Amino acid sequence: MPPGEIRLGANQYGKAEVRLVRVTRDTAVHEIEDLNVTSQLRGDFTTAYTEGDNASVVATDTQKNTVYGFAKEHGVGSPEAFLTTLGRHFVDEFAWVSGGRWAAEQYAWERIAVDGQPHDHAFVRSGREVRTAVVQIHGDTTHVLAGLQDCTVLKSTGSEFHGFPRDRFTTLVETDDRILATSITAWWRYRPGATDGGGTDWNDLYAGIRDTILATFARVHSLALQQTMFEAGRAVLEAFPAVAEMKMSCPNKHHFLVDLEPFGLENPGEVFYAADRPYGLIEATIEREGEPAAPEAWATVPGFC
Ligand SMILES: O=c1[nH]c(=O)c2[nH]c(=O)[nH]c2[nH]1
Repeated sequence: MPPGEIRLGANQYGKAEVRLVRVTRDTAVHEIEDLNVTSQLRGDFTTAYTEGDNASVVATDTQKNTVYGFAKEHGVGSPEAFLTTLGRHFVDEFAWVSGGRWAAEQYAWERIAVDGQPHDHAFVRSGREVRTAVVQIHGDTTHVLAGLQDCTVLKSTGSEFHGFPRDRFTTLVETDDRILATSITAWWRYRPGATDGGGTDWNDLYAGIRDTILATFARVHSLALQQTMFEAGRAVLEAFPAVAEMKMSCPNKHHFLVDLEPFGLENPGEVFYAADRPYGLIEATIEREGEPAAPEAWATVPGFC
């Protein structure tokens, strides 16, 4: 191709945000799984862009229907397993599909308690926290990323911040007792191969990793949000050998002590103003020495360093 000629670069396409609610009703005690699924294919689709030739374009409508068909035939089970089955289907069925990206958010529902008993088929959405997963297939390699977002946590003490450099623009007062609050977005990458074989209990892994992150937030006496985040990542990597690395993005949701002196009142850490912006934004990758990096696994997870 002569220099300067216009050509097609990287591309992917599919159906975004397929809202899927799967009810399992084998018994009177129903189960629900509530997901938002995105399917995107990569491969040899050049002529669709350059010539309008759709001979190889697996319609985005077909991709959406496959999500619903597979939910009926295979169930969901876990977002990681469902996305892997979906992705492998497209790669195995269509010779020109070499890979793609399959992503899901999962929303949690709890049973409503009636007279102290969990109801069989009535549910209440639990919290704003969202479970996330991305499966990326590149030929023979399958990368599984999992995570959570909008997981808002707060500790009312056990957090300090001091020892930072001061210049003429520094007004922040050092503190040995403050509120630490954040909304955790975390992604972790499972080691390729560590979770193969179909026997992986993705739901157990997710629950264990989530618990570890939250317990670390609670347990660690924080000297900075940075330190708390690193300790959460360290705890996950130490407890879960299947995890290759973890990325976190955490806004520091500042809570400022209100000055009550004009009203003749003391305020020993009791009344705060919860500011919504600006906020500190701390992002980090916590990784294992010697673990091969996988930049292609992260290529379509935006907003992380
Ligand atoms: O935990 C914190 N990390 C910072 O980097 C920072 N900067 C700041 O003003 N407050 C805080 N708190």
